[in-house]
Amino acid sequence: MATPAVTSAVSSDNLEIPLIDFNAFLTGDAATKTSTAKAILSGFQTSGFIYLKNHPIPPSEVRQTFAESAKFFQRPREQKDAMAWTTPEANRGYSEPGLEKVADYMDRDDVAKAREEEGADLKESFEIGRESDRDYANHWPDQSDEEGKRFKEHMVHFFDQCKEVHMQVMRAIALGMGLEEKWFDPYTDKGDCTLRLLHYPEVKSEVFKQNRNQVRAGAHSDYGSITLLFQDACGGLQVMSPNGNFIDATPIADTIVVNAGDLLARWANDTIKSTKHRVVEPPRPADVHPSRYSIAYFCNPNYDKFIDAIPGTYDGAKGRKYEGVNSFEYLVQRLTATY
Ligand SMILES: O=C(O)CCC(=O)C(=O)O
Ligand SMILES: [Fe+2]
Repeated sequence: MATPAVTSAVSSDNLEIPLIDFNAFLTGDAATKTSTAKAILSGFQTSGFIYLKNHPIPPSEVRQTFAESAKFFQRPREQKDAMAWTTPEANRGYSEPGLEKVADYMDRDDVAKAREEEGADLKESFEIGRESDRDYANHWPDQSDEEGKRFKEHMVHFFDQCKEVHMQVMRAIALGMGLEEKWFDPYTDKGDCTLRLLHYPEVKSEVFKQNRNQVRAGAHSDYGSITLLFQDACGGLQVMSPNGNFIDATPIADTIVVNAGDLLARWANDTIKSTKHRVVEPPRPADVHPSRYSIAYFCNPNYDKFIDAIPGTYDGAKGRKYEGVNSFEYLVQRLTATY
């Protein structure tokens, strides 16, 4: 018998995260395509998270991105500081450990309070935006040396591959909702997204013992439409269950964890969930936990788009829970509260 397109990645405490064979959507016959699309949508409606296997980005590409990322973070601090993150509008560049506090707050005071309780996030990151954006330039390492050139070339290429996956996942959501498959294409074709390389430095297990609330990345939901997350084998990512407990989202090799963000939840009139998640001490006991790397590709609707309830997600004008909002303005407002 053929393996089913949908199995389970996480099933605990009422948190059900499906593991979906994305190839069944991309190349299956009409019936398989539709049933897989429905399973993808259903994952976003119930837990807000899915895992995709057999996705179109080759494992070797993902490995190379991790390798380039590790080399990048090994650069001396002054080189990284020369590429520093500047403004929420640009949202590009290097953030030193402790700078950003991802949290589910709209308000700066609340972010500051979380920073005191959970400790600063134990991570550094590097953000890359659409390279062809005429308003904002990416911050690249020195392009006169080979290593800097290779890094840029690879990241621009990887960005494009993620952009394709974004378009395809949104097509699955459209089909699952009973819309025309390409309904979201005019919202995804620009690729106004952010590729974020993340490094959680080696950390003593003591640190987590001294402060029971210490985390590697604080609880938050993502801001945009969907996030493609590539994680290494360390573990530590947790997703909030419907009962309000954090459950391990254990790494599965060669999969992408995809979660819905706040703007998609709003767009879908809350028929889709943007679920809180965080990164904590890895589950495997150790005196010193090694560095953890992850790669997040934050997908957004094209920045110039007006985001108003998706047809079919509400009954008449009364059922509409939110005002329409411009994609860029919404995202900048959320980023402004975090940094
Ligand atoms: O590093 C991870 O696994 C998660 C990162 C994350 O949730 C984020 O950057 O929004
Ligand atoms: Fe996140």
